[in-house]
Amino acid sequence: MNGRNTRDLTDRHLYLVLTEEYGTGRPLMSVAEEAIAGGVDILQMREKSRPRSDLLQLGSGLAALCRKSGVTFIVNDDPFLAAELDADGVHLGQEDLQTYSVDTARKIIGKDRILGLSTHSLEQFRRACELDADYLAFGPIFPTRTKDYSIGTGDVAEVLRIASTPVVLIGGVNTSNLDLLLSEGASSVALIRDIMQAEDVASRTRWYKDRLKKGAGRGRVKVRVNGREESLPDGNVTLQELVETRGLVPERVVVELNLEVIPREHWPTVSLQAEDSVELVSFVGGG
Ligand SMILES: Cc1ncc(COP(=O)(O)OP(=O)(O)O)c(N)n1
Ligand SMILES: Cc1ncsc1CCOP(=O)(O)O
Ligand SMILES: [Mg+2]
Repeated sequence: MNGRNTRDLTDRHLYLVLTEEYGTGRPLMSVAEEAIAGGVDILQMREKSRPRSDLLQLGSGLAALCRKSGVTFIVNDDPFLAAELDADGVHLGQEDLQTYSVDTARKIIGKDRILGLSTHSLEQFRRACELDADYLAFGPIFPTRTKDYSIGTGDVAEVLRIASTPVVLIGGVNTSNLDLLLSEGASSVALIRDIMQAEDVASRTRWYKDRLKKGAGRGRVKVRVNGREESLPDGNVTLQELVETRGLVPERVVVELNLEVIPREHWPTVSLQAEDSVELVSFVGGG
């Protein structure tokens, strides 16, 4: 129990969810070392199909590495494993809660360890605020290959407003959409691929760390989307991001900006400005 990180995650903003399956074939320990060199704050071991003996071996290596580096170490899904590894905490999703209620998980990990929960809607988030959790993850915000749906950024500002614990945004976060989250007021994100698949994990991690430190505070502009006035971050939202954050399938959408149809190949480079009017016309696939 010596030297465990505290349950207070207020100053921990960058969270890497280590999942070997989504990496580039490098051992997780090496990825973890590089992420730590780049300044990651929290590491999670999320290995779904390894035998327990492997998890114990990998987990004790990661736990020791994190401990000596002052990085918070979280185990996914299994509070018993978290306790056995003397990890800093456990992360449970909505399905995991059917196996371990928050109260049960808390009894297993004890009062000094972190308990993090996944939430996927504003309603679920509201309910989770009543539970004994140390942080709440909200997502998947953007499309991600890990989950078969995404919820967009529409509720992020409200979630951050009502939160009583740190909030970690997860799902499809990348270097192009991070500013969008920051401008909604986000201060913490969790990622798998955009760090694990980076050619240089330490530099990519450092990029996120610096950007998170600079933080929110950009201005917002009013634009009309399908006739409805919305407030979006100034100069940060591209047409590509707008389409993705609405959960639309790009191949089935026509985008009109100020009455002009914008070809799909230009969406990533066209940013919305004040007073812009966008029409997103979605077609249902035919057979
Ligand atoms: C930080 C963080 N947020 C969300 C999750 C997802 O947990 P869950 O919904 O249980 O899905 P799996 O990761 O277990 O497939 C997470 N692991 N970490
Ligand atoms: C585990 C998890 N839970 C919600 S989204 C997600 C995956 C995040 O991975 P990526 O950053 O690669 O989209
Ligand atoms: Mg889970």
